[in-house]
Amino acid sequence: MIKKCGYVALLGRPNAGKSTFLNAVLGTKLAVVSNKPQTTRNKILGVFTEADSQALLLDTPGIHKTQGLPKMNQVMNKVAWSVLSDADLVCYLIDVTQGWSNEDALWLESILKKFENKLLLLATKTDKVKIEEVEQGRLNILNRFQDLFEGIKASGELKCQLIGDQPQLISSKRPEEITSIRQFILSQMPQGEWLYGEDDLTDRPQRFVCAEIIREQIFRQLGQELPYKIAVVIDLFEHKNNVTNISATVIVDRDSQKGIVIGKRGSRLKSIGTEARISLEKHLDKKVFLELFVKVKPGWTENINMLSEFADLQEPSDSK
Ligand SMILES: Nc1nc2c(ncn2[C@@H]2O[C@H](COP(=O)(O)OP(=O)(O)OP(=O)(O)O)[C@@H](O)[C@H]2O)c(=O)[nH]1
Repeated sequence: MIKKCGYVALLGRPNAGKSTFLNAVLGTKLAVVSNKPQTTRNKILGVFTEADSQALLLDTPGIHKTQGLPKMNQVMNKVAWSVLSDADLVCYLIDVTQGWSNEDALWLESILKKFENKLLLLATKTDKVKIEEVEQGRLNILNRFQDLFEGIKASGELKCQLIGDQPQLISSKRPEEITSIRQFILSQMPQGEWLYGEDDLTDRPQRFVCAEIIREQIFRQLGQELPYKIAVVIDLFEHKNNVTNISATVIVDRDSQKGIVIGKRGSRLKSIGTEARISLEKHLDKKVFLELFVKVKPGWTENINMLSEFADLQEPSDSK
């Protein structure tokens, strides 16, 4: 049997729906999702294998302008861009409810000029708008994209190869659409030996995914600004007598944030812990005992060593 295997980078602005798309393609929850932008902090590899083909999907932090934001945001952007060097296919996601933006133009210009492989535009969240508005949204994105594409082509700087309908309309909430886009993605993979086993789901250790599940609850339960200053570190992870014992520390940037995370008489931390435990039990398919602690590490989002220690974020050397 001739095998196929390739990397698929999921890129787009924060909140475009990349993690939800990854989970839908894999048919299981791997990447964390919230309605706040920049939930994804690191690249996450999801492995999808079917018949002779393996697609290695890389979910990335949403690409965003980082002026005035902590060092962490610059590293997040670099991590997102770094996946281009490995990718055989880039899926660039645009939320159809938000439409095309100047930032999409900026990021896509870079991709069209630098990326020497296949590009597919996906217009996401089509279930959120009326049918007649979906077509309008598609045309708006298409027209703006074509202007950009033709301009770059005319200047002789085009490197990328477009595939499929541009943009392809999808909703991660509609399994039948995900099935057909998944088949399309698999069909675009180059010939090559599989890099992961048939049953592998990710390259990330179980501890990483569990820390992300706890962080997801923090993102969901706290207000607008605070979650960006928070990391989760797993201190203990052991299976004993059919129970998984997990002890984790929630890292915050300042004393005042510690109080917010803990809440009145511990109520917020208790609620985060309860929801996270339910989610962890579903993910691990085991009973979970979860303990959470909160620690202050001033300035961690600005410090490259602490970014690596608490968020497993390292600055890639070969990114722009
Ligand atoms: N109705 C609907 N909601 C969606 C769809 N895709 C994503 N969402 C929602 O959009 C929000 C953002 O989705 P994410 O998957 O976290 O977006 P992301 O691009 O990974 O975001 P970042 O982590 O900021 O990069 C969440 O509330 C999702 O539930 C979709 O196809 N339909």
